[in-house]
Amino acid sequence: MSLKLENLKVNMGGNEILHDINLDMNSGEFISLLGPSGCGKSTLLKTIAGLNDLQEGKVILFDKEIQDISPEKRGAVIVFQDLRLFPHLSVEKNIAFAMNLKKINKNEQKKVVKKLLREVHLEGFENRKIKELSGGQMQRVALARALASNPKILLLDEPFSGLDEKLRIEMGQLVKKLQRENKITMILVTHDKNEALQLSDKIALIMHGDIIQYDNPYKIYTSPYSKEVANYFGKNNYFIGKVDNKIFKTEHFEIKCNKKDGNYEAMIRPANVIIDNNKNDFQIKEITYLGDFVEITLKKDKKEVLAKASADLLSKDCFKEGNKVGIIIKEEEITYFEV
Ligand SMILES: Nc1ncnc2c1ncn2[C@@H]1O[C@H](COP(=O)(O)OP(=O)(O)OP(=O)(O)O)[C@@H](O)[C@H]1O
Repeated sequence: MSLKLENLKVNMGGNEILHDINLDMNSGEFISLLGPSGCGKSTLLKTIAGLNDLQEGKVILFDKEIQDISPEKRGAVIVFQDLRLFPHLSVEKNIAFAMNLKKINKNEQKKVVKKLLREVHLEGFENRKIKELSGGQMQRVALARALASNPKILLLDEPFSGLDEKLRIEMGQLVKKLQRENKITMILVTHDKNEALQLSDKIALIMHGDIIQYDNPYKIYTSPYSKEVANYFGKNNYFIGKVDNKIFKTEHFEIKCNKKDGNYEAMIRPANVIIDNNKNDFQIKEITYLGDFVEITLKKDKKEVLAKASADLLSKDCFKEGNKVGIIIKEEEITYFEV
């Protein structure tokens, strides 16, 4: 275990911001703290780094309790959104800053800077001033500087959020590559669900100061514990109904199901609603073009169902607003919540 958080409670400005946080992380894992604005992601990251006081609980890093240790002695390095580089210093001096403080010999420093610049694809940038760099290049320098201090855990507080989408994806991939190759234990704060799904070994979804689910990306997406978790990852369809002798019955369909008898709400993601041209019980109310995909709002009586399909469907003549189609839902694609 590399990081263990036990019953963390954190107050800020007189309010309890984190309520009872527990989290276990293995060495070399990449975890994302995901959640809406204000849920407490940055507060949790800063608490791990020692930049916030905690009211209760323990922060254990590689079997050592660190909650009472000063930030610079914890072995945790944090990269903030605003990067906090030294603008008047060269790239080399920025990256070597921590090594300089530790009085590491200059030749060794140069070697490490060169290696890190190669890793972040900024070879030859040693003598550039920070203010002569683009936003993406500054991010790379900030990353190299953080890695230069050889942290036990690297904490990233939305460092890519100021970048355009293409650069953001590139930076995410670079970080993931460095993390894997060097087996760095890393926590990323993000409110971008796609970034979290693509990069993480595990995602801790935080809402209102609690971790409401902690799982690998596939599990958190396909087996959400609650509607709150399911809805965080996108729009969904819900059907209230009853399971009776292994059949789930709603006003709109019946389907085999292995739940015990009782009342449930079935959740079906739009991508799992398949359009069936051989049926005609739903009317196509609206088609929204999204590039590779289309979102289709279907209507039957008062019930609306959202489907997401490949934009290829648009080439079919029958696929027009006002026309009638059916839907196919697969048993294994349904998530049931007890009601
Ligand atoms: N220094 C502070 N004093 C008082 N309240 C604070 C302080 N820092 C943060 N908070 C409050 O704590 C809550 C959580 O803030 P935090 O920055 O951790 O959220 P976040 O999930 O990282 O949000 P965002 O995605 O917008 O950065 C917010 O309600 C915020 O107003």
